[in-house]
Amino acid sequence: MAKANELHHKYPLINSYGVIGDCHSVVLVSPEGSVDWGCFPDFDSPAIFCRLLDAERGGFFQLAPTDSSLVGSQHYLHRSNVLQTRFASIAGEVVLTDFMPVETLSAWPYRGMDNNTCAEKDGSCHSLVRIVECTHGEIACTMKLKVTPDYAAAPGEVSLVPNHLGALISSGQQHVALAIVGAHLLPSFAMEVVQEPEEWHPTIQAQFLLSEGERLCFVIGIGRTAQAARRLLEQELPRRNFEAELAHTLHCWRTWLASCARCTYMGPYAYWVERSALALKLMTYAPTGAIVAAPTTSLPENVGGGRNWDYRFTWLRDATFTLYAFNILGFTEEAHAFVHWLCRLSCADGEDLQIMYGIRGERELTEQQLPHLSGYAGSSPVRIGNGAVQQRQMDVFGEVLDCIHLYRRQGAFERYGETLEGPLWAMMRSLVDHVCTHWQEPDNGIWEVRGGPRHFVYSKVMCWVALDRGIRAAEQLNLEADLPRWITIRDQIRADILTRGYNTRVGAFTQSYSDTTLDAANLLLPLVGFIAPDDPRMLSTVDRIMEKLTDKHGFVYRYLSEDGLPGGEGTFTTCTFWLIDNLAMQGCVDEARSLFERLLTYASRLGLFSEEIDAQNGMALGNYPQAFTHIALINSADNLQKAEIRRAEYHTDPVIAAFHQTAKR
Ligand SMILES: OC[C@H]1O[C@H](O[C@H]2O[C@H](CO)[C@@H](O)[C@H](O)[C@H]2O)[C@H](O)[C@@H](O)[C@@H]1O
Repeated sequence: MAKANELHHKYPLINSYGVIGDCHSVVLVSPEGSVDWGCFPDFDSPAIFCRLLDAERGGFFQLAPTDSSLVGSQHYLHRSNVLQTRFASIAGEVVLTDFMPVETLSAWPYRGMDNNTCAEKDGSCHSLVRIVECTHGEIACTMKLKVTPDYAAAPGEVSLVPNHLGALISSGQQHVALAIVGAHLLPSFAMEVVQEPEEWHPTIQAQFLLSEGERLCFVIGIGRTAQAARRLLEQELPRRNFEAELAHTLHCWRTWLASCARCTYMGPYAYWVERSALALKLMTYAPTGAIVAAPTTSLPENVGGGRNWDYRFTWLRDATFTLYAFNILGFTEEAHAFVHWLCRLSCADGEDLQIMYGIRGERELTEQQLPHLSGYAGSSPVRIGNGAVQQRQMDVFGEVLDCIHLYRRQGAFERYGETLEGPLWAMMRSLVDHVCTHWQEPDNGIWEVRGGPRHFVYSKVMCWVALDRGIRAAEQLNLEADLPRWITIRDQIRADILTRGYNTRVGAFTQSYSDTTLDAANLLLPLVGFIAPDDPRMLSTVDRIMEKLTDKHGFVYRYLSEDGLPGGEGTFTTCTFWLIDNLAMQGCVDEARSLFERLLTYASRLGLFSEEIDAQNGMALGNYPQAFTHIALINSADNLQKAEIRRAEYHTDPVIAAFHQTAKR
């Protein structure tokens, strides 16, 4: 127990981190001013900062008062992903401003899949900027930088550049420049390289005293070669105006937020919705339009356990769900970019479609373990790549077709002067045809279980969605399709699910056919239009889930059945939001709102969520921040608002009230 406590002490809580990014990658910043996770220049580049996954060996970049008892408090600058950490004591106050500069937040949909972030010919690009400023008094500060290339597997060679200009850290593949702007003006500034005997990587340490009004700017840049990093440090970075870049970056985030076409969400949770939208935008990959499920790997679903996965890829499911959320808020550019990404995937037909891809459309995402990293609070193995890429998950067909359906309904084709006819319709048709041929086969399901294929109910429902959306497009746009066959199969699937997917003894739609276990994925059935929210079968499914699949707070587990993996996990926050949606759609608005507000108290101070919540101690679990959760938050805020409006109409409009009374009878 003592050992476990000691271990936990070395690892900040997962959701204590602030997150900043530039739509190419992100870094996680602790309230102690330490960047403990960072992959450069892209989400899927090898991490150079990974103290989050190994407190001893992993790299970090800390800027904070030398007195380590001063813990910072973090907030985002208004309507942005620019983070400030404030350290205050009787002696004074320093404010650390962290951001990754962006030139634009408009998606770039027409670039090739082989594109990456390297803007310059020599591969130098993208930076992390940290400005530390004393706002009053006087405070001694320390900077510690330990760069650990290739997830701390490669050694790094450090050299300091004279006149406190900065430092260079080079390894085989990754070359890092640290530029320090303003150090020559501070007489107290001193920098050295410290090599502890038991450490593999040296640490660069700088000490300086900041008085009121003084500031220093530290910038990390990446080059593809050592020469590129040197050029960055000696020529490019010193010439840049980081104050102006901060102002521009703030402007970009705020303009992006203001750009949503309809901004339909005006309810009481606007702050949460806005933060979720900003978090989702951080997960988009500007060069190709891809969207990652989360920007981290191996944050555990159970501290000390082995359910640790790499989420820095594009799942068709997670990405299309992200677009639903953006659609609710009226953002369309991201959908435009993603639909183009989809069209550029090298996929001949449905057989060829994978459930997930790399951010540039890569098909190979081989799962490997990194045994040299001990994992977050001892949660090993640390994994990179993801074996789920090989799985068959039939729901993705429904999700992709529903995404294109929504895109069409949004008027996006007209807005961008495009049409569904042609290659996109050919792809949709081949996906629908694939579902027609394969819907009766078992798969691994939405949760990517590793216990072998089954007839998952949610997968069958999404096969129904695939056909339904295909039929609607063909009928409404008069497109070429084998409509009689599609309609017959759609109705066959529905009948099959209602007969074999609903267990009358249990009183619920179950996880799979001939099964008695519950699955929170079935909360999506009314949300995708498969069944009415007040259908008795759905009402009883929701009741069973509330009785048997929740913890003491009413938060929902995905399932509690065997899944082929050892160990357990926390409640799955997305599923709790889906329960809120169901309650709201059933008209149980007060219950839905109270669950929603209880769940919000488990967000980080910055309004961010990871994937799961530990049922025992309320700690955040899993990768962070997770797109799935923020998507679901936006949907639930919207569903609650709609439910409130319906209820108000019901109470104030006698005609509607009379209609509801008649319908109930
Ligand atoms: O539960 C085991 C599986 O966990 C991960 O999958 C989960 O994350 C995906 C990305 O957000 C999501 O699409 C999926 O629905 C979740 O179950 C992991 O990626 C899998 O490899 C693992 O088998």
